[in-house]
Amino acid sequence: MTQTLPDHRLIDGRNVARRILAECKDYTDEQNNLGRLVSICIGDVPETEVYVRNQARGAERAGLPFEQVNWDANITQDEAKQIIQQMNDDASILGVIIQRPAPAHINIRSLQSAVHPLKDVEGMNPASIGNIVYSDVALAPCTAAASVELIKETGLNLEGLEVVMIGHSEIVGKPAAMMLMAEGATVTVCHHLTRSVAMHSRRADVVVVAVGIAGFLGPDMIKPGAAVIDIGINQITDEDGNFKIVGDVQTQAVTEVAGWITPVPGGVGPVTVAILIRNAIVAHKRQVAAGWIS
Ligand SMILES: Nc1nc(=O)c2c([nH]1)NC[C@@H]1CN(c3ccc(C(=O)N[C@@H](CCC(=O)O)C(=O)O)cc3)C=[N+]21
Repeated sequence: MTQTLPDHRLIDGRNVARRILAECKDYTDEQNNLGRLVSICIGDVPETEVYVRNQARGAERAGLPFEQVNWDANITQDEAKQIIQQMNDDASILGVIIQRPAPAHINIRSLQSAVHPLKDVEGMNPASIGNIVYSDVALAPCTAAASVELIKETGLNLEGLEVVMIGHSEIVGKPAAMMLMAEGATVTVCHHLTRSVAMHSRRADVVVVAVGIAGFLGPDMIKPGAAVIDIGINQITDEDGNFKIVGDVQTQAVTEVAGWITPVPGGVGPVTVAILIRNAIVAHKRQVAAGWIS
């Protein structure tokens, strides 16, 4: 009989998420009358289904009230903004999440700016994003924060660590680069105009990939022993015609070279959700400190 050994190169995101949620539960156990987390979807957006379902599950495990709200795809910008403003003033609402993408006629950035910074549990308000530049990272974009959390999970000391961030999106690449700098890492950011991504990534102690291209990062693009954080969520059709979610990394091949690697699913996704819940706890503390709630 052959026995399979656990692969210690794989970083188990579900385990990290469990730990974060348990810490949140310790906090909520001490509170009474916690406001609820409101998660908004505008129109039918299949991309957000898994995310919202896992938000509900995470909130439950952390002992936070949760409400999913579905707005009609035809809601106007004005109506949407008005409801958000009412939510800002509603003491029974702890935090607000607006799922991306939204229908084309909705200006999602403007809506996210309308969420009060103290209720911005996704860290998407320009004020929250701007605070990251000042190394004030309490309410950071969840996926960016998740990548920092997973790098810490390797045990590597972030001070002076060479990190290459591939991708420079507003919600992942740019904030992640800022947060990694705040931790003392030397950060290189690559993007679609970078001449040779491999030239940069092969030098790195840690490679973080968020480009949205299935199998983008191959084994020849990393230094042996490097840590690889895979942020991609790409839907592909496998040989049998079934839908499958894969990351931006050729996981199997890269695992043979990497020192650590995050799988998809089971890597960044669950930690993203756990950070969202942790942000809600931070928001609660800040709302209490600001005298909004007692
Ligand atoms: N404003 C906004 N912020 C987002 O962060 C955002 C968004 N809109 N729209 C949709 C995408 C998608 N997304 C996911 C997060 C976690 C999982 C996740 O938990 N994935 C599990 C899947 C496990 C399962 O299948 O149940 C995993 O990777 O293991 C998936 C998808 C966040 N997004």
